[in-house]
Amino acid sequence: MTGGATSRKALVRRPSPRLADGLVTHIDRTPVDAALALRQWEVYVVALRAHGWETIELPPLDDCPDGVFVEDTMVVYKNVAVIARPGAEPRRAETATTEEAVTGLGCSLNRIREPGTLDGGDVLKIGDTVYVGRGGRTNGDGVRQLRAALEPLGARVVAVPVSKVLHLKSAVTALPDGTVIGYPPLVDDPGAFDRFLPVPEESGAHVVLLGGGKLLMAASAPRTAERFADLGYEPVPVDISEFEKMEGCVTCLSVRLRELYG
Ligand SMILES: NC(=O)NCCC[C@H](N)C(=O)O
Repeated sequence: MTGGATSRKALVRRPSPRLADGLVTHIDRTPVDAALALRQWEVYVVALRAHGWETIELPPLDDCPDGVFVEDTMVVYKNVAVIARPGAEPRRAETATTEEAVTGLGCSLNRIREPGTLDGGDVLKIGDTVYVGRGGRTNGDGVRQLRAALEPLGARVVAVPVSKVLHLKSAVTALPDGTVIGYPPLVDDPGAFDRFLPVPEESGAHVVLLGGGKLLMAASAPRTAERFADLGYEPVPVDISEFEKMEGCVTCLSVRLRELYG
């Protein structure tokens, strides 16, 4: 181990052929094209690689329709991976392979335990501030356990309400300068964040920070992409229509690991 080197690894999992059987909560179910989903996922993975991320593919879970939304299975802060306990019972089978993978990468492990529930999609890290959405998938005990796991490492864990969308990061993510972005009709409390910038499209609220000011975003938010370009960022659009039909967004298709020591 040579301490100090920052790695850029991203965990991904290819979509199940049964993607269409996944959960939908806040939107109407519409037909999903599993073959198109696979092609969109491949383009997403290529975009990560093209911007300097080493992608690590977790074992496929064809019997877990929502397994592609790998972000929900863990939270990584510094060198610690907190294995989630998904709020939706059918998704709990997804965490075992995630745990194996992060153990192999040298992370220290912690986990959310019963009666706590927590989905990784409810956790937004901005520097050492960790916002956690208390909503449909993450309960108060999950918040308490996350706080107990991360505060000794230097994090400030801030619980915020989530009632209008599936996960906190379905409502808000953050630009590289820490400004929280969100589509106002879907954000419970914009005042919970130090700086909040409204965006004009729902999926415009979701960005993956690729580094160097590049923002991986859904192609379905062109007006927001223009605004971000106007702020000096470089949007990298990907079409994820089939995942959006299952309430997914760009963030939930990968877990980015930035602070592992290799
Ligand atoms: N972090 C995320 O936004 N994950 C999306 C999960 C979608 C999946 N259909 C679910 O309901 O769990």
